[in-house]
This record gives sequence, structure tokens and C-alpha cells, in this order.
Amino acid sequence: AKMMLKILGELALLGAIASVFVVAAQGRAQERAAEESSGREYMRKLDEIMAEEQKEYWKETMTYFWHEFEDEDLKRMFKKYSILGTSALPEDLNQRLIQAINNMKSTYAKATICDYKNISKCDLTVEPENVAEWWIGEYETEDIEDQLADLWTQVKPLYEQIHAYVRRHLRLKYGDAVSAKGPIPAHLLGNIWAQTWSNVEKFTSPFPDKPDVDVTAALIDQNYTPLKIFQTADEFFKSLNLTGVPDLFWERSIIEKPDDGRDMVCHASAWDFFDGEDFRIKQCTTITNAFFKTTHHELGHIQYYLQYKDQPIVYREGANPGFHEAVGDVIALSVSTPKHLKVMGLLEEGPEDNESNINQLYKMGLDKIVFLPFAYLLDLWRYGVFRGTTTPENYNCHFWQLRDAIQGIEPPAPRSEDDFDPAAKYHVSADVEYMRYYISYIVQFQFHRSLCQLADEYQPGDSTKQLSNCDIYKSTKAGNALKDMLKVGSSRPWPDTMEALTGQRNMDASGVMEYFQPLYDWLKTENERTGEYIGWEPSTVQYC
Ligand SMILES: C=C(C[SeH])C(=O)N1CCC[C@H]1C(=O)O
Ligand SMILES: [Zn+2]
Repeated sequence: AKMMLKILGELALLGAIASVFVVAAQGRAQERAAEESSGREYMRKLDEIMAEEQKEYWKETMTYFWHEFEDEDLKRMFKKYSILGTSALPEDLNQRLIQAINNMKSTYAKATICDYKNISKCDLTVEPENVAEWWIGEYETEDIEDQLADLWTQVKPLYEQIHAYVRRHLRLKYGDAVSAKGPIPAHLLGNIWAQTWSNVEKFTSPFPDKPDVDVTAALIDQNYTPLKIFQTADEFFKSLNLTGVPDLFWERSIIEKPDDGRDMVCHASAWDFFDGEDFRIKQCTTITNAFFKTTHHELGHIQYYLQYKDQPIVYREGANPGFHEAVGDVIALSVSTPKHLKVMGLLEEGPEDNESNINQLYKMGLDKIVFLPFAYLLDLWRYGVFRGTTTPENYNCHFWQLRDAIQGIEPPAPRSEDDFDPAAKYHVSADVEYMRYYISYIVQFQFHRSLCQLADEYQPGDSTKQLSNCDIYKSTKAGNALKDMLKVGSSRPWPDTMEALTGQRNMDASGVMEYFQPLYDWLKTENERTGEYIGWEPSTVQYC
């Protein structure tokens, strides 16, 4: 009884604090912002006030010895409230931080935050370690960096096979501009960041005589509009007994680039307004295969918001950031199968023979496998920047050293410290953590495998039910399992959440490797036939 009273007291305390936090923060901030400003200025003012008020409530949180609470849930909530992040900065510096990445270090140097591992010690300047620790801390896993490295070790052999195969075909097209054993020049890969290589698929496909699985032409021929792409994607989620987007979503989202001259950050994004009703996407949709996929990706974020909207505010986030990025992609893995595209009338009936399957896996590999080293190295580089092992004098040099060593690509021309190439990536300039995508591209195949088994679309060892040909469309059994995972938000440690869906408590590459096994086998045979050098020697381009 005494224990119960104590817990009830803590819960009541939490309820009071939590409601004060949120309602007060939003209500008062919105009133003040509206009184003091309007339009674009309103959003900046709202940010400013919210940061001030968040800091006020954070200080109140710190007056409780929550570390000693017995109730695990209560303690978890307080721990999340205790992480203030960049809102610890004075708002003007926070604005500069958001808008001017290149003076992040001096901006951080002026702020003081609590020691990540000793929250009662709050006189620390934001030493580099705290930021890397803070980002890594979001994964609540002591050895997360080792796990991330292990995942790369598991997938790297497959990447090296794709790299060698693509390099050969680029040599066939561009000659000696591409060395037989060196890194691939980044500008030949059809993507400004060389992060995915889908744009070289057409002239490198293993079996070019087979029908192309690119739906861009079909989308255009069938008069798809951005709205119809969104409605089609939303229908897939509803087919799984998940929740369709609310009317407010259609009223308030921006799904096409505005033609009224205002400038807008066109990088696709999804937004939760934390009132349980207002969820939006901002996207400059064009009618392409790529945007068909991105729309599913962004609606995956909206679905997560919809499923955890009744959780306490502090738990309205992904089980870890990688989970949030994986939801829409898991759906897109089903949508992008030739089987599903034929159901949608976006692909002509045609053979689903082994060569077509290899082509399809190759297309997916140019997106999913090629992306992994890029996503991994981008935050390896930033961990070095935050920790001070990468100093301003060698920002660009270290970036290209990682691009050379891990991704096997080289800059198109000599580089120096007069250049700052990492900032050409939106997420670096906008200060958005990126390891979430690396994790997503691993765990989405673990989720896909489990959902496909539930949908009876995949059976290990059954060649008629291969993972890469699985489409969970209309499987309410799979949909309900996914819904159960999403509803939890971050109220449980992510290994618990992953285990509930997959039976596994760890991220592992077995899902992605199983999905791509037929391609891996084919590439090893093909690269051996053509005598390719697997891997790459260091670049000879001057970049340090
Ligand atoms: C689509 C989004 C918004 Se969450 C995105 O930033 N992505 C999705 C794939 C990786 C990363 C990128 O574009 O670099
Ligand atoms: Zn995303």
C-alpha cells in the first residue's frame, strides 16, 4: 500500500508536470507569439518562446530527484524531459545554429548544458563530446557505435560487389576516366551526393532487354497528380487497417511547390503539431518514380504520428529515430514489387522470371545498399567534428577520406579546405541527425520480413514466396502488428518494441542480406566472369 501510494503520488506529480509542460508551453507560447508577431515572423517568434518556456520547464524537472523514482515509466519520462538539447542555447544563438552551421562550434561554446551522464552537473560548456553523446544517446544502447560498425561489416561485401559491377559499366561508358581498381568519380553516379545510384540503372542493368520497372512514364500516362499519388499511398495504409490521414491533413499539407513566388525549403518533411489532430507533409512533388516512393516514406511518418498521438507528449516519437524513418519505406518495399505495380496497373503484365528478378533486385540495390555507406559515413564525420578529432583545419579532408575509404568514391576535382562539401547535404546544413537513415535501411528489412511472414507472403526457403517479391497489401494481420508497434511510440526501449514485432532484440543485417541474396550470388558470378577487382585502391585525386 505504501509503495502504491508513493507511485500514485509520483504519477499524479508527473501528470501535473506533464500537462503543465505541454499545455502551458504551447498555449502561452502561441498566445505570446501571436501578440508579438505575425506571418513568418510568427513561426520564428513561436520557436523563440517555445525554447524559452521549454527551458523553464526543464529547470523545474531538474528540481526532482527522478533518478530515484521506483516507477520505471515515470523515470523514463523524466529522463526524456531532462534532455534539453539545443534549446539550452539562448534563442538567438539557436536560430544562428539552425541557420548557420559553419559557426556551430562558437555558438555551442557559449551555451552551458548538463553533463550527459551526470544531470546534476550543469555548468558544462557544450564540449564536442556532449553533442555526439546526445545524438548517440537517442539510441539508448551502450555499444551502439560498435553495433553500427558490425552492421557495415555484414553488408560491405555486397556493397563491394555492386561497386565493382557499376564501376565496370561506367568504364565501358566513360573509358579511362574511371580507373579499373580505384574509387568511382562521384559525378558519374547520377546523384549530387552520390548517395544512391538509381540514375545509372538504365545503362548498367544486368538484363537490359527485360521490361523496365520504372513507373514514371505510367504515372504520367495515367494522369497521376501529386494529390492522386498521395491518395494512392494513403489507400495502401488503410488497406492494412491502419489509419487514413484526416481531412485537416489535406487542408494544411503542401504537396506541390508553391507557384506564388514564395521560397520554400523543398526537402520533403513530415510534421506533427502535437495536438492530436494536425499532421502535415511539405513536399514539392513531381510525377516521378522517386516521388512515388518518397510519398510513401513521408506518409510513414504521418502514420506513426497518428498511431502514437494518445501517448504522453514525451513518448510521441519513434522507438528510436531509425524506426521513424523505416515505416514508410517498409510499405514502399511492398509497393515497389512488380507484383503490386501490376495490381495498380502501373506495370505491364510480363514475365517474373529470374532475370527480371535480378533486374528488380539490382534496381533496389542501387537505392538501398548503395545508400548505406553514405549514411554511415556522414555521421561518422559529424561525430568526429563534435568530438574534436576532426578540427576545422581538416573538415573537408576528413570528409573525403571517409568517402574514399568507406564509400569507394572520389571527388570529381581536387578539393581543399577552401571547400566545405559536407554542407552540400541538407541534413548537415539543417543540423538533422543522419544515422537514423542508416539504421532505417537495416531494420526496415527486419520489419518487412516479419510482416511478410504474417501476411503469408514469405516463407524461409520457399522459392515461391521470396522476401523480395512480398506484398503485404490488404493484410490486416500484418497491418495490426505494425500498428501495435507504432502505437508504443518511445514509451518502451526500442529492443522491446522490435522484439514484439520481429522476435529479435537487436538490429542485424540478416534481413537485408536475405532480401538481396539472389543479387549477391549473381554479382559474384558476373564480377568473377569479367575479372573485376573487388574493392578499391586509395584515390589519387588531391583532396587533403
Ligand atoms: C525523405 C527524407 C525526409 Se525524412 C530524407 O531526408 N531522406 C530519405 C532518404 C534519406 C534522406 C535523404 O534524402 O538524404
Ligand atoms: Zn523521413
